Amino acid sequence: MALVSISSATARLQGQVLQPQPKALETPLALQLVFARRGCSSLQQLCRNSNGNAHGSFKKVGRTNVFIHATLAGVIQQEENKSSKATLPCGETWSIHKFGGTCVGTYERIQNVAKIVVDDPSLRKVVVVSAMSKVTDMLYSMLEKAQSRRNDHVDALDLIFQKHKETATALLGEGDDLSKLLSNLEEDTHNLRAMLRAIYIAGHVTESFSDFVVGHGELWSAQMLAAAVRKRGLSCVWMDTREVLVVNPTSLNQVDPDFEASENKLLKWYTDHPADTIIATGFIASTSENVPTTLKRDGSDFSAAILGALFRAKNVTIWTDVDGVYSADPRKVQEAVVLESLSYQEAWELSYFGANVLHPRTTIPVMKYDIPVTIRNVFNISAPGTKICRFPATESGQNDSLSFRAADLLVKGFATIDNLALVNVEGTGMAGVPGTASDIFATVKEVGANVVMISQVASSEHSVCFAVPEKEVMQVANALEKKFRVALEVGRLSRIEVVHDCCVLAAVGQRMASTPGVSATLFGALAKANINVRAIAQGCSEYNITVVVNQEDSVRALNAVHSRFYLSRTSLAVGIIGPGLIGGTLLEQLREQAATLKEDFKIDLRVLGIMGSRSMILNNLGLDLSQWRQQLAEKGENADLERFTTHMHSNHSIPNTVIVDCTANAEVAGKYYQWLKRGIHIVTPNKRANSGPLNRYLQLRELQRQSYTHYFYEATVGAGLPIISTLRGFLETGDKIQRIEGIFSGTLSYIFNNLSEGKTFSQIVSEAKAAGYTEPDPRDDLSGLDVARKVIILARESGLRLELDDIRVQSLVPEPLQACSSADEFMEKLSDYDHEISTKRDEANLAGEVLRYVGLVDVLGNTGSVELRRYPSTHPFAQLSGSDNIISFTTARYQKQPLIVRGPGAGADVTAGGVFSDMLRLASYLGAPS
Ligand SMILES: NC(=O)C1=CN([C@@H]2O[C@H](COP(=O)(O)OP(=O)(O)OC[C@H]3O[C@@H](n4cnc5c(N)ncnc54)[C@H](O)[C@@H]3O)[C@@H](O)[C@H]2O)C=CC1
Ligand SMILES: N[C@@H](CC=O)C(=O)O
Ligand code: NA
Repeated sequence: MALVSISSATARLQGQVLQPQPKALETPLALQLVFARRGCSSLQQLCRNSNGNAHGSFKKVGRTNVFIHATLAGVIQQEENKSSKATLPCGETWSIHKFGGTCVGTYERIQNVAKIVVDDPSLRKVVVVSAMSKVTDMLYSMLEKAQSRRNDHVDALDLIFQKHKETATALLGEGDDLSKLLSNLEEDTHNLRAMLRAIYIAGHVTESFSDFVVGHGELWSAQMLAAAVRKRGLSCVWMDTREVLVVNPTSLNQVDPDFEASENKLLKWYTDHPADTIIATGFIASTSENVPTTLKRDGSDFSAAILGALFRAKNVTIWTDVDGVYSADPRKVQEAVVLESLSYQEAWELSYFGANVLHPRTTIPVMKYDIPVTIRNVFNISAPGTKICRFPATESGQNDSLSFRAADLLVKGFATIDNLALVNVEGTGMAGVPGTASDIFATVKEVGANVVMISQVASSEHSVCFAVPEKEVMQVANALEKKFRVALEVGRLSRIEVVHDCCVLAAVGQRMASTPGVSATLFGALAKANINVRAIAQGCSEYNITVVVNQEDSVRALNAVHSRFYLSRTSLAVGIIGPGLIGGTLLEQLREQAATLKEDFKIDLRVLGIMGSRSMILNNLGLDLSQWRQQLAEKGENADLERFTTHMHSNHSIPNTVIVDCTANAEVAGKYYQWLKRGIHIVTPNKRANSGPLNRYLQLRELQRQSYTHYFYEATVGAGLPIISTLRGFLETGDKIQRIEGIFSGTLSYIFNNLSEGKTFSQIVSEAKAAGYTEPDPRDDLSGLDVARKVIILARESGLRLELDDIRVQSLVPEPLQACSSADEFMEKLSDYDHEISTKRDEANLAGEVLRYVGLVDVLGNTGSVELRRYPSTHPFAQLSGSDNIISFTTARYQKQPLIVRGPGAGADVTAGGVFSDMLRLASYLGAPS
């Protein structure tokens, strides 16, 4: 089977297939010049167009070269004879500049342009200029008024006249140039007035009249710029390009340049106006019958490209108001960068997908001579701009015009086309039935809809899927239903489905589609951002990969792929709930580490929201982490969990979102399921979700395992100590857990480590609270509830199906204090019961033992418990200090000697550090370098 590929961008140009361009290194220079002069793009075409002696066949490859050279020698000779008569200085001495309307919008801007022209050190230059900004629109609107027989067309003309008169006067002050210019302006205006009067009377304007009138904007701006350049001391002439450029209309409201006729006219014009600096009008030209016309949309760029080809220029610079072509729309992707270079084909593709690059037809004339086009910013001339030229042609690593760095980048840019709908035509009857696809697209053409992309399941031919603008889709669907009514009735087609609210995302880059790994990375970046891909199309051209995603994901998808390819950076939008001790410390750690993470580890963490129990602050770009406390206090809005979630979810510029729950709150934990479902990742030290009702825990874990969304909670047990990850490691590697035993409470560890003769129980509880070890309500620690939660979390991780109530817990809260209404009241009254604990301690001491509050998960016995126990003073549990936790894992592999993890198990720094490290683990799962 043969693969037939028509370069989509080329085909789009004129609805016809062009021959491939001769490659620079394959075709001798003399031959290229012949191609160019004869308007040919291939040897075959040249032979067909040339005189009799160039006819021949190219069948035998071995002899072909000799034959072609022999038969074409005559042609080349003719060309050389012809060019020896030419008076146009050639040989790559010309630079072409093109300045758009905004570049010459005021007299100051025209002065700026004149300076750029004078400063260009090129030996010879042609400067193509558009009308002053808004002038072309004003001229069209004036015509419309005249045609509609509105008297105010006269005022409109006066306004345009006045604008140019004032600009010229401000620009030139006085002198012959100004007098000449004003006299031309007056004469033109006088003539226009007469023409408008005729249009007014007729109530109609023909296309050639209209083209003649609207071209005046360029005539005047070119004359003004020429005068401004002369005023700066550089001699120059201005060119009315209607005298030079000859174009023929095509069927698609476009025009094709007639290079041969234009070249002849140019040679004549240049004989009459020999000059090294020429200021030429953009946009306008003449037909072969000498009737004024325009080059239609993007006309001035096209003028510059055609003149570039006619002058065989060494370069063309398109001056505009942006620094160059961006890797993505900078309004949507904050980190979009200006591209150093693009191949002509890449520029075509990007412009098709809506990027503001050169229109494809503009590049055709310059491509023929390999003339590079640079897009530069007239308001920032220090920016080098983007160079559009031929892609490196050799396999050997030599490249002809792009830098290595640029060539190395397989994916150059990303763009989207928004507000599309997908049409999916499905049915087993489509398999092997020739013509179904052509019937479908003939029907689409009949309703005049614009097919943006097509994707066919080629192996089975069971479906054809294509995207059209949302506003055209119902018409398309109705027409298809009608056309395929019978096929649908008899079941040859099963359905015609419309998927609304889609957009197309294209990744553009030469050869990227044929490079292993590029598509995988693209789809991986989308999957990790939880973006569903609805359809895929990859052109044979290998210049782009196109995917269809939901419209609501458009900007997020753009950012996801852009950051993955362009910056190889993982960006995470972070929302923090509960900026108390742990949350606040985490924010501090994030602030200190953000720059290093970004620079050295390619991880960009942006805090877009902070919510406390009363107020919250939200931001789309990233909060200033040195100011958050003040902002929360002074500018915070009322806390609202729903709004907070929506804000985090609807952030479009950062592809991945994580909510970090630093509360001890059950209501917040109750939202995790919803968040995971919406693709929001979760990191938390809050034990509530995993120690709550068993079925909810199981649902949560199930959902998380099925999706690409992550849920990390290392800090729920042993704070920053690697407890959950150690346990996971056993399970994943096939070890069998038998028993987990240890001191899981930093608070209670601290209390019993410090319960010496000199200090009372209640004093030490207060110290633990002040040190940040306790739960927000210390009764949760003393009652054993906090340890019970950790026990249940570990039990469930180990596979036990237990509820919190199944854990036997020995509480240390004195019976009478269990009814206290607040934590403060509890702390106040606790000292009354100090003697109960000191008695127990003394009894243990007498026996050479210590008190330790321990938790136990007995996996084999399917139970869990929390109790106060006595251990010999030589036991490892007796050797702890501070808030140390110690956890011993007995497993099939660690049976004789359990694996022990020990270290501080509570406190702000270590806990926040544990949460932070979960966030980085998440970033790593999302693709950050490990
Ligand atoms: N302190 C420690 O050493 C460790 C704490 N943890 C856990 O970390 C979490 C936080 O503990 P701390 O920072 O010590 O407590 P904290 O009381 O200092 O901070 C909790 C914060 O959450 C806020 N909050 C409560 N309900 C909220 C709601 N519905 N919406 C928004 N904000 C709400 C509170 O206003 C407070 O600012 C708890 O779940 C705790 O179990 C885990 C391991 C160690
Ligand atoms: N209050 C807890 C904090 C960690 O989970 C403790 O004391 O261990
Ligand atoms: Na931990």
